[in-house]
Amino acid sequence: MSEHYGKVALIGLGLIASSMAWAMKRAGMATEIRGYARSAETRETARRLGFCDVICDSAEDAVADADLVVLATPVGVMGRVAETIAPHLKPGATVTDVGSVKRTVIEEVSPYLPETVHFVPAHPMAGTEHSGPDAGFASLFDNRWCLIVPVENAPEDAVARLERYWQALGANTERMDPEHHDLVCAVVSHIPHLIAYTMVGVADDLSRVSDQEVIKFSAAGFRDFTRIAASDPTMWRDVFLTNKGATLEILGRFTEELFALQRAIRTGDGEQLHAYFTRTRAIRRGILQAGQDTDKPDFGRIEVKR
Ligand SMILES: NC(=O)c1ccc[n+]([C@@H]2O[C@H](COP(=O)([O-])OP(=O)(O)OC[C@H]3O[C@@H](n4cnc5c(N)ncnc54)[C@H](O)[C@@H]3O)[C@@H](O)[C@H]2O)c1
Ligand SMILES: O=C(O)C(=O)C[C@]1(C(=O)O)C=C[C@@H](O)C=C1
Repeated sequence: MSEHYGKVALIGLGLIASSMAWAMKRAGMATEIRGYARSAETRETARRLGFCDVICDSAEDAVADADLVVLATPVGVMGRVAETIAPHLKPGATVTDVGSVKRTVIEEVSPYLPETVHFVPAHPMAGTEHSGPDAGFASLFDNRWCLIVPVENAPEDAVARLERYWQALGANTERMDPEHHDLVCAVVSHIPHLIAYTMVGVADDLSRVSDQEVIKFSAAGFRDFTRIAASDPTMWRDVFLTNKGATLEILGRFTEELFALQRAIRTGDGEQLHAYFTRTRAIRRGILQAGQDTDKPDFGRIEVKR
């Protein structure tokens, strides 16, 4: 049916897994999609929605005979899931994950996997603030990046096959090493989420003394900026606990910049504020080209760019 994988097992049936299943169905890619989630309610919803051919009541049943096994749970439980499924994996199968953090997932999953399977971690840079099996849709990955993070000594054909698989789901792929992945994601995804969550907390705190005015009058800026603060708390708790090093590093840089701006406001340094906003607006608009600018953005200086 396809050059990709015959039988695919999805472990965890939320936004990402259900979107993968819908995208596979759209592309006619798998002979059979089997799914498992920990909660009976999620499994029931998935059965009703019909994005899997079979919903199993155990992870072991889901992975038996699968050519591709996708770990699509919160990152904090992926090691335990790997331990559970390991004895039931088909020799020659590829195991992948979609976790937002890579170094810790590799460290926690790899030790359990038998040498007869290939582990090829991946991370689609696509999502929404919604979660659960009914949040998925087939076009989620269209024209978005999927980062492929091969472990040491991963066979080239297994890695290339997973790349072709993600491309068939609609994504563009790029390979990255785990440390660089975790630093890039801390900058472009993890810390922005932390700041959005914090801003909502601050607004809520203020609203108690101003009769809900902050919420009531929040216009597009607040709404756009804090959309991602509606994201799943379990997922984001696990991201920060498993990407401690990179998120603390970027948070440190962020607070330094914030303190500099705070000082500029306090001292009335309009020139500094204007210069800062001019520079960052230019970056945001993509005017500064990598390699051509002499005044690189701060994340250039901390070597997020190779
Ligand atoms: N949401 C995003 O924007 C996004 C984007 C890219 C990658 N990711 C990553 O993808 C993964 C899944 O995220 P999501 O948004 O689909 O989450 P989700 O909350 O929508 O779904 C998670 C699923 O995992 C299941 N689950 C939890 N613990 C389990 C266990 N022990 N065994 C089996 N199933 C279990 C839940 O029942 C649920 O079905 C996470 O690792 C996340 O970091 C998320
Ligand atoms: O668009 C959103 O709602 C997302 O939060 C998606 C987003 C991101 O930060 O870009 C969130 C986490 C992922 O690991 C990848 C993508």
